[in-house]
Amino acid sequence: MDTGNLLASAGEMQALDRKTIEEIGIPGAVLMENAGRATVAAMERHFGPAAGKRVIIFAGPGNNGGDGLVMARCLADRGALPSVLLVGDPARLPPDAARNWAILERLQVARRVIDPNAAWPTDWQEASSRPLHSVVDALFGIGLTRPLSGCYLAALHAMRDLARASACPIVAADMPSGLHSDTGAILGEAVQADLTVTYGLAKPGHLHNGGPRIGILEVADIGIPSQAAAAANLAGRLLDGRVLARLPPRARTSHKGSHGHVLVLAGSTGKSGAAILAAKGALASGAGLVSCALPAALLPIFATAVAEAMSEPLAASDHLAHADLAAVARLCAGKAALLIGPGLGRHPETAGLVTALYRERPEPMVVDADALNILAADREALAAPGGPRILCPHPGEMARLLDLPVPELQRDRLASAQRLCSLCGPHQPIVALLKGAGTVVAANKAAGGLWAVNSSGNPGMASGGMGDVLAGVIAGLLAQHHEPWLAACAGVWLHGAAADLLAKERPFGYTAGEVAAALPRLFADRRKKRQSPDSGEEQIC
Ligand SMILES: NC(=O)C1=CN([C@@H]2O[C@H](COP(=O)(O)OP(=O)(O)OC[C@H]3O[C@@H](n4cnc5c(N)ncnc54)[C@H](O)[C@@H]3O)[C@@H](O)[C@H]2O)[C@@H](O)CC1
Ligand SMILES: [K+]
Repeated sequence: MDTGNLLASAGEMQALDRKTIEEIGIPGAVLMENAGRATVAAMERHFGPAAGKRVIIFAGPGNNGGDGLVMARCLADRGALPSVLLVGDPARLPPDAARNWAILERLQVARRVIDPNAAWPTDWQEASSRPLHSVVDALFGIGLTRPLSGCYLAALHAMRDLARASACPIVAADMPSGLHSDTGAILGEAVQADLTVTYGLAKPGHLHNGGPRIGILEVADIGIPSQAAAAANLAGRLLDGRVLARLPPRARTSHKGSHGHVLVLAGSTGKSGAAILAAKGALASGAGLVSCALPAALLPIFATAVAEAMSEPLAASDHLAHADLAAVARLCAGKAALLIGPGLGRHPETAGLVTALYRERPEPMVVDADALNILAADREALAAPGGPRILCPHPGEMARLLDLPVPELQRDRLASAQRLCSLCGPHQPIVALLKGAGTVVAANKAAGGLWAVNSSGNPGMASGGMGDVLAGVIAGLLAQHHEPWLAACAGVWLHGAAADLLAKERPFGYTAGEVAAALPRLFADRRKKRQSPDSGEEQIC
C-alpha cells in the first residue's frame, strides 16, 4: 500500500511506534538508529558532505534527543566533527536515548550536558576555526506538549543565532521544536528549519498554515512496516501530486458529453467576475459542458468573457431570487454537478433560492462564498442537505458558520473543518474545506471519513477571485463523476499547484484567471507518460 501520503497525528504515530516495537518486535533502538542515519544522509544530500566540518547537535530530554545522539555518532564515523549539547539529565533519558548517550561516552564524541533547570551557559560555544556544516534541532519531536521555556527556549535562540552567524542550515529531527505536530500551532516560539526529516509518516503539523517552519520536508523510512501503517487505518492524507494518479485517464474517443455538465449559479450586479472565474475553473478542470445561470443583466458580459460556457438568463433583476426556483429546477435537469455561491450577493430574495436549492437538489453541489454566508444564517437548512455537498469556506466564512472568532477556529483547522461537516448532518456525503495556507479537507463518514492537508500553493494566491476558481475546479471534477472526497482533494491540490507553476515564472503575483488557464498544464506531462497498455489508444490525461 502506498503509505507515502498518509498523515499521522502524534497519538497515532506513538501507537504505530508501540505496535512496531512491542507487537511486531522491531526494537525502538533500530527505529532510532534508522531515524538518525536517515537524517544524516538527507543533510549531506541537501547541504553537501559533512566530513571535516562541525555539526552542533542540540539534543533534548527524550527520544527526539536520542535521534540527535545517533546522528552525532554517524557524523563522527563519516569524518565530521559533531558536538552534542544535551539539554537534559543523562540519567533520566529514556532507554534508547540513554544507550546512545553511553555509546557517545565510550567513543569520546564531543558532548556537553546543560542542566535545563539552570541558566543557559554563556560559554556554551567552543571556539573553532573549522567551518560549520549545519545545526541540528533534536530538542523535541512529537512529544512536545507545551511552549518552550527556560533553557529550552534559550537553546532555540542559541541555535538560531549560531545558524544565522555562520550562514548555515538548521536541520530539524522529526519536527521543528516548538511546532505542535497535530495542529501546526507554534507553542511560544518554534525553530525555523531549512530541512525537516520526519520519521515514518508526515504529521499534520508539518503542513498546517503552509508549514512555514519546516523548510524542505523529507519523510524517512525508519523501518515501520508499511502493513502496520496500513493496518492502523489512519484517516489523514497529505495532498501532493500523487492525487493526480487518482483521476482516471481519459480515452481518446471521449467527447464533451462524457465529462459531465456543470450548472453554475452565480453573479449579481457588480459581481459578474465571480461567475466568470467559477466557469473558467470548471472548464479548466475538464468538465465537458458548463452552463451559468445568472441575472439577465450580466449575460452580455459573461458571454463574451467565457465563450466556451453557455449562459442562462434568469431574473430580470440584478440578483437571483427565490422566484427563479422553478426555472433553475428546469436547468438542473441533466446536470452532473451544481455550483452555487460566487458573487451571488446577500439580497434577502437570494437567500430563499439558495436554501431551497441546498435542501432540495439531489445533484452533488459545491457551496461557496455568499451561499455559505446565507446558510450560516439558517442552521436548519445547513443541517438538511438534499444531496452530496462540498463546502469551501475561507476562515471568515468559517467563523460565521461555526459562530467562532477566526483566531480560535484557526488554532485547530482540522477540527474546525470536521465540525462544519457535523453541522450538515450525517445523511449525505459532506466534504468541508477550510481554505488558507495548507488548505484542510475533511469528509464526514458518508463521504469516507478521511481528512487531508494540502501541500501545494503559495502566498501569491491571497488575491481576489482565487476562491471562485477553486469552487469551479471542484465542481468541474464533481461533474466528471468523481466522488466528492476525490473531487475536493484533487481540486484543492490542482488549484495550488497551478498557482505554484505561475509563482515560479512570476513571483510578483498573478491573477485568478491565469491560475485557471495554467491548470490544464498539470495534466500535460501525463499525456507523454500515459499509453494505455490494452486498447493502444493514447490516453490523454
Ligand atoms: N521508539 C520510538 O518511539 C521512536 C521515536 N523517535 C523519536 O522520538 C520522538 C518522540 O520522543 P518522546 O516521546 O520522548 O518525546 P520528545 O523527545 O519529543 O520530547 C521529550 C519529552 O519532553 C517533555 N516535554 C514536552 N514538551 C516540553 C517542553 N515544552 N519543555 C520541556 N519538556 C517538554 C515531554 O515529557 C516529552 O516526552 C519522535 O519525535 C522521534 O523524533 C524516533 O527515534 C523513532 C523511534
Ligand atoms: K526536533
